[in-house]
Amino acid sequence: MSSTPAPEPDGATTGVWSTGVARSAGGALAVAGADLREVAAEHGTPAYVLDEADLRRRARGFTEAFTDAFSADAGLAGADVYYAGKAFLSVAVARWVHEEGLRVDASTAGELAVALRAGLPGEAIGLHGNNKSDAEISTALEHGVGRIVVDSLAEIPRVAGIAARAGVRAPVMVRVTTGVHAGGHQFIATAHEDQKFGLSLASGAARKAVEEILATDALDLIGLHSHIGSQILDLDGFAVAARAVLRLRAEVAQATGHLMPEVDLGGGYGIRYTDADDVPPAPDEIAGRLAAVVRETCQELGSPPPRVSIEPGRSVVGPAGLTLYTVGTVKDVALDGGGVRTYVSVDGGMSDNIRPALYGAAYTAALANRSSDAGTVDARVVGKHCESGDIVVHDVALPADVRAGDLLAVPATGAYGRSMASTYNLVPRPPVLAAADGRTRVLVRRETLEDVLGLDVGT
Ligand SMILES: Cc1ncc(COP(=O)(O)O)c(C=O)c1O
Ligand SMILES: N[C@@H](CCCC[NH3+])C(=O)O
Repeated sequence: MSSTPAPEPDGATTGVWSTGVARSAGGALAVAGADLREVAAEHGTPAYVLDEADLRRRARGFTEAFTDAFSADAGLAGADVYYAGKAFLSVAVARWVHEEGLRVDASTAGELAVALRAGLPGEAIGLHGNNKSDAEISTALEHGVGRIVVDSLAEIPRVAGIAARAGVRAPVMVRVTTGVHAGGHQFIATAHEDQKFGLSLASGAARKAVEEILATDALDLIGLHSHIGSQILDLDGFAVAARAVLRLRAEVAQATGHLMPEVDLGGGYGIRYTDADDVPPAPDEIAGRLAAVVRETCQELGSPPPRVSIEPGRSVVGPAGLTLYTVGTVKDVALDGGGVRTYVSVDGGMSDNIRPALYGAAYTAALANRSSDAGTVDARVVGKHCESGDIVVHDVALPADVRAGDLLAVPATGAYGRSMASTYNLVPRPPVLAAADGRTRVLVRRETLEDVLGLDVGT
C-alpha cells in the first residue's frame, strides 16, 4: 500500500481545490482569504465551505462558452444553461448562478421553492422528476415555469389535466433514453435501458410520448431532453446522445410538421476529486464539441438547428466546495498482509458525504490548520457513524503527526455533499458557508439537536 498526499493548492482551475484555496505562510489553509482555523473557531466543524468567486466563475464559464459556441454567427440558434439544483441548492447559490446568466433545473417541490424564494422568474426554472406529484406540477405551472420535462407516458394526461384546470398551456419536453451508457458508477448512469428515467428511444416510447403530447391541446411540446449520466469525463457519449435526439426531432418534424424549437443535452460533466482523475474538459471544449455535433447533424438531417440547453450541476458547484472536519481519534490498525493503516476519525462522515459509501467515490484530504514536516502514514479518514463503511477518504497519505484537534479539509465536496446529507445516528447536518474577500458567511445554518428533537413529536 502506498498512499498519495493531497496535492498542494495552486489556484489552478483544473486542480482538486477551488481556485481561492491557498496555504498561508503559517501553514494553514485559507479559502478566498478566510483562514480555516478562524472559520472552524467561528462556525464549528464539520462545515462545508463554498468559494463564491470560484463557483461564480465556473457558472459564468458555462454561459459564456455556450452562448458563444451556439450563437447565430456560429450558424446555431442559441443556448441556455440550467444549473442542476440537485447538486446543491440554497437561496444564495440560486441567486449567484442566476446573476451569472444561468437558469435553474429543479427536480422536486423543495428545489422549486428555493429557486422561487431566490427570486428567479418562473420561466428561468425547469421542472424534472420521474415521479412528480400533482402538487409539484401545479406549483410549477402556477409560477409559469419555462418547461416541465415529461418522464413517463402516465405523466402526460396528468400534466395536461392540471394545465387545463389552471387554464394554461404547459411547455413540456420529453426525456429521451438514448441507450448511451455513460457515467462512473451504475447508479449515476441514466440513459441505458434498464433504469427508471425517461422514455426509451429504442422501444418507441419516446416517439409515442411525442405523439400523445402533440395530440393534447393543454401541452406545448417545446423539445426533447437527454441526460446520459453523471461524472462523465469523455465527451463521446454526449455526442452520440445528441445525434440520437436530433434524429428523433427531425423524424417528428417530417411526420407531423412540428419542429421542436429546443433540445436539452443534459448535465453530467465530471470533475477532479483526486490527482488520479483525468483533467475534465473545460466549458469551451464541451461547448465547441457539442456545437459541432449539433451543426453537422442538423445539416445532415436537413433540419434547422434547435436552441440547445444543458444542465451542469457537479461541474459548477463541486470543485468550489470543501468540507472542514476536526480530527478526533487516531488509531493504527495492523493489516493482514503486513503494514499498518492509520484510521483518522473526523467529526462527520457518511451523514455529510454519502458518496464514498454509495458509489465507492474517491476523495483526498489535507491538514488545514498547519503544515507538517513529519513523514507520512497511509491513512483512511473515517467518520463517527456506526458503520464500517463510514469512510470519507479511502486512502490518503497524511502527516505521521496527525492528531486529535487537527483540522482536515476534503476538497471537491460542493456537489452532492450537503444535498445528499442525512441525520444518520441523529447527527445534525453541517452548515454551508460562503467564503469571499477574506470572510465567511452562513448560507445554510448548522442543524441543531433542537431541530432534530423538534421533529420528534410522539410521546
Ligand atoms: C436530469 C438531470 N440533469 C442534470 C443533472 C446534473 O448532473 P451533474 O451534476 O452530473 O452535472 C442530473 C444528475 O445527474 C440529472 O439527472
Ligand atoms: N448524486 C450523484 C449523481 C446523481 C446525479 C443526479 N442524477 C453523485 O453524487 O454523484
